[in-house]
Amino acid sequence: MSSLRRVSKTLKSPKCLSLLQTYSKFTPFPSMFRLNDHPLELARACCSNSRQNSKENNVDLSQYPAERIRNFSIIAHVDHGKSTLADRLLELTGTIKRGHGQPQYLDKLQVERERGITVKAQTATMFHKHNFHGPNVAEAQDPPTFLLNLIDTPGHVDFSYEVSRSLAACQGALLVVDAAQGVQAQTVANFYLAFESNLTIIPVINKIDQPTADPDGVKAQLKSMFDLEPSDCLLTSAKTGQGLEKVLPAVIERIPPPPGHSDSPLRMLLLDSYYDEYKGVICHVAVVDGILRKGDKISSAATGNAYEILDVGIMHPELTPTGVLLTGQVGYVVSGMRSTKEARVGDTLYHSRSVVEPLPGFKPAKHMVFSGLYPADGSDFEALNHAIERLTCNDASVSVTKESSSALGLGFRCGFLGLLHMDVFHQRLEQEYGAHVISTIPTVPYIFEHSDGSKVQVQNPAAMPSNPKKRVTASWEPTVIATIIIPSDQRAFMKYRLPLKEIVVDFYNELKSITSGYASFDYEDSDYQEADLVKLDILLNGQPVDAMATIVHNLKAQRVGRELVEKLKKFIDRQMFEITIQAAIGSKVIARETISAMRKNVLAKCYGGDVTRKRKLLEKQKEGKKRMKRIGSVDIPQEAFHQLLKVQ
Ligand SMILES: Nc1nc2c(ncn2[C@@H]2O[C@H](COP(=O)(O)OP(=O)(O)OP(=O)(O)O)[C@@H](O)[C@H]2O)c(=O)[nH]1
Repeated sequence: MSSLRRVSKTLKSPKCLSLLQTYSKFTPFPSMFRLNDHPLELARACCSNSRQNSKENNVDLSQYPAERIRNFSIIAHVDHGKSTLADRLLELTGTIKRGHGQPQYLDKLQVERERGITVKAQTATMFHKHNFHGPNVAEAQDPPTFLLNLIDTPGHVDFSYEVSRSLAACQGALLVVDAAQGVQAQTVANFYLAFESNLTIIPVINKIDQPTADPDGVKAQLKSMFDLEPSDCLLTSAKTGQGLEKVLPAVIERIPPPPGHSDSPLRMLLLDSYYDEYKGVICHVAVVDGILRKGDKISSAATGNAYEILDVGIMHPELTPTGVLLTGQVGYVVSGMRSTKEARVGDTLYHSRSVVEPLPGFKPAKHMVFSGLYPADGSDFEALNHAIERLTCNDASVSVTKESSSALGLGFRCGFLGLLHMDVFHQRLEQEYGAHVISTIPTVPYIFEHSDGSKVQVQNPAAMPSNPKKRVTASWEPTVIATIIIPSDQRAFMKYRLPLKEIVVDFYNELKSITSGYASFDYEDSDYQEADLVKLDILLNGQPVDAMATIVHNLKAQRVGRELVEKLKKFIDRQMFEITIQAAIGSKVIARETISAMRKNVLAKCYGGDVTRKRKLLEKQKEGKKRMKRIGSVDIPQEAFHQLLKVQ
C-alpha cells in the first residue's frame, strides 16, 4: 500500500473521523479539504488558512476577545451633529486622515451628500488604546487596545427603522443633543428605542461652541425627561474638537462588552446588505456567538440555503479582509449570495453542520405610505425591476409587489416608511441605477367594509370600486400619535392623534415653516379610525387615468379635485386637440379644466434652408417627447405626475 493510501485509510477510520469531527468544531478546515487529500497538502492548506485567519491585511482580530470590544451607536435628532462627531472619532483613532476633505465620511450615498442627511446606518471599526485601571498599574506603560464598532444612524423619523436595527448590534449608545436646541422629538424617540433595547446610554451635549449653547439647561432637560444624571453628560464640540478626548474613554468604561459565547455554535445576525457588481451581495453581520472563518459553510435560518464564506472582514472604515470574525465582532461577509432576496435583514446565519436556535431578528418594517412606481418608458420595465431588486437589498424596509396600470403599463406598488423615505428611494433609483421613474400619488392603507361584511385593505386607489357608496358600508383610515416639541421661551410638548394621511404630505415642512424651523416632530403608528372616504378619479378627455386616482375624505374631495385639475392644466402642454381634465367621484364631475388646442410646428420659425438647424430642432422635440407619458392620446410630462404628489 502506498504511503498516501495508508494515510488516507487511517484518516477514514471511525476513531480518526470522530476526532476530526470534534476538532473541526473548533478549527474549520479549508473548504477544499477532502479525506482523500495528501496529508502534506492538507497540512499546507491548514497552515495557510490559519495564517490567513489570524492575520490578514495586518488586522489581527484574535487580539480582541469580547472584553476588548465595544459596539455602540450614535443616535440623535436630525442635525444635532452625529455624522460630524463620527468623523472626529474616526480621525482621533487614525481610522481616517484628519482633513480627508470629505466631511460626514460615513454619509456615503450621493443622496445623503446632496441633502445633508443620513439615510443609511453605517458601521466603522476603530482601534483605540485605553488605560482602564488608572496610571498606577503596569498597564500604564502599554495600555491595551480596544476594538470599537461605531454605527452612525439616521436622525429623520422616516428612517427610525434603520436606528432600531443598528441598536440590535450594540450594547451602548451616544445620545447626542444640540446644546442650543436641547431635547427634540427624535431625541425622545431615539432615547426610548435605546432604553427599551437595554443599552447603556451616554448623553453627549454637542455644539457647545455655539453662542446660544446652554449646556446646563440641556442637562436639566435630560435629567427631568430621561432621568440621565447631569454628571454623566459629556460636553463636546464636534466642530472645534473641545471635549472629544472624553468620548472614547467613556465608551470603553461605561458600555459593557458584547455578551455571547465564543465556544458556542456560530450565530450571526444579518444587519444589512448591499449589492456589489464584482463581489455580489455583501452582508453586514454581528457575530453573536461562536467564530466565523473564511471558507466556512454557513446556512440561513430564513431560507435554509447554504453558502461558503468567500471573504470576511471589518469596515475599517472600508472593507478590510481579516479572514475571521470572533464573538461580539461586527463586520461583513461575502458568501456568493446572488439574489438580494437571499439576504434577509434580521436573518440568523450559522454553521451548516450545527443546530442553533435562531436569533429574535427584527420587527418587520411598518409601511406607512404606498405609491406606484412605473418606468417612465414602458419598455424599461425589466431594467426597473432589476434596479428595484438591487436597491431593496440595501433598503430592506421597502415592500414591493408587481402591479399594472392601464395608463402606465407594468410597474410596482411599493410600501415606504414615510414620504421622505419614498423620495429618497426614488432619487437613489435614478442616481445609483439610472432608472427613470414615474411615481403615483402616495396613499396610506385604508380599510373598507363591503355589504357582505368582508373587509379589505386598499393600498392602491385604483383597486377601490368607483362608487364606494353602493358597495362599501364602512371605511377606516390609519392614525398616528404625533409628538411635536416647540422649544420657544415656553417650551411646549404636544401629543396629538392625527390621520396618517394628513402628515404624509408636507406636514413636516409646513410645521417647520410656521415655527421658523424650531418645531420638531415624530410619530408612531396608532389605531384605525372610522372615516368617510371616497375615491377621486381624474379623467383626461373623458377617460379615467387609474394612476392618478386617489382616496380622500369626502369633505375634502372638492378642494383636492380642484387642486389636482389645476396642477395638471399647468403642467400639460397644449396639444393639437382640446384636452379636458376632470375630477370625479363616481359619475359626478366635481372639477373641470380645459386646455385649448394648438398646432405646434417647431420648424415654423425656420424659414430659409438651414438643414442642420431644422434637424437639431426636430431632435430636441423628439427628446422632449421621451420625457412624456402618452395616456390615451394625451402626452403628459413626468413633471405633472411629480406635482400631483404634493397635492392634499
Ligand atoms: N457649531 C457647531 N456645528 C456643528 C457641530 N457639530 C456638527 N455641526 C454642524 O451641524 C450640522 C449637522 O451636522 P451633521 O453631523 O450632519 O448632523 P447629523 O446629526 O448627522 O444629521 P442627520 O444625519 O441628518 O441626522 C452640520 O452643518 C455640521 O457642520 C458643533 O459641535 N458645533
